Amino acid sequence: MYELGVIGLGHIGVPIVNGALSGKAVSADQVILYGHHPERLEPLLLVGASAAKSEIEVVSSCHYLLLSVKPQSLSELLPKIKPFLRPDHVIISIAAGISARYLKNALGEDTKIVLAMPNTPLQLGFGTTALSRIEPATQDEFAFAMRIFGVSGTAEEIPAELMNEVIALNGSSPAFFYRITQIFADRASQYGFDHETAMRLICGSMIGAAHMMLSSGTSLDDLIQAVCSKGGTTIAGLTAMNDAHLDQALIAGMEACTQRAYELGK
Ligand SMILES: NC(=O)C1=CN([C@@H]2O[C@H](COP(=O)(O)OP(=O)(O)OC[C@H]3O[C@@H](n4cnc5c(N)ncnc54)[C@H](O)[C@@H]3O)[C@@H](O)[C@H]2O)C=CC1
Ligand SMILES: O=C(O)[C@@H]1CCC=N1
Repeated sequence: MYELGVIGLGHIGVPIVNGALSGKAVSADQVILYGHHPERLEPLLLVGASAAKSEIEVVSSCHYLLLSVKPQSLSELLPKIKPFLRPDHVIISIAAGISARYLKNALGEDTKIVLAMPNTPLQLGFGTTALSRIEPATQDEFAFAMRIFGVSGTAEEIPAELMNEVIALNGSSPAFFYRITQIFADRASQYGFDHETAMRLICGSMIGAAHMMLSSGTSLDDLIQAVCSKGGTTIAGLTAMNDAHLDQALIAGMEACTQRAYELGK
């Protein structure tokens, strides 16, 4: 019996397993994998994980089952695995929009579930994952799931009712931040900066600002004020951004992200 089984090894599945192995949340000989692209499994097999020949083989031989397929693939996958589930299985689902209710309707009322929303920076050890324990999964089982993600960054427990809303905060937000950076970097190259220099300056400022927000003990308002010299450049920039409805653009993005999660879960 393997401790962790994984079905679906794509953009996020592979880094989750990589991180869990290098962070020693689970040992490679305790991991069994099934994906549609065998070449993606190769590096994981080289360090000692096992490959299954089918979804059923994974389910039949693991305790924790990480489902990292697209939400749209679950309607086909869940009925396939249901007959092979045991009462001790713990399903860890990272599918955006897929609620515990959806999973219990498909797999049975007593299914132990952990919902998780990770993000891709976990591939560099800087992930942030939001998790929620669903009864009857136990605290120990939840702690195992927290470790799987937590060794690749940080892991936060959140209420299950906020799993869709959290996607805009951590799951999708790396792409939002990449897009904002892209806008800054494109303008910087028009000013004449080479791309690498601009990226170091912009990203370094983002990292610094993030540290200030998390660790300085200063409120967001006060941090903003400390940068805004009276009559200076920052207030001119912020005023123009506000006049261009920055808040509306970002809130519309968050709302559309959340709305899509609810649609995926129908
Ligand atoms: N990409 C991201 O940043 C994040 C993704 N997620 C969630 O993670 C899940 C996976 O997303 P991605 O990795 O981006 O998608 P992806 O499309 O890169 O990977 C999914 C993989 O699952 C495979 N697959 C589908 N059905 C399968 C089956 N029956 N057996 C074995 N393999 C199967 C596909 O061939 C594909 O390789 C989604 O549910 C998504 O909502 C959550 C947080 C962040
Ligand atoms: O775009 C998506 O649907 C997934 C969920 C969060 C990040 N990627």
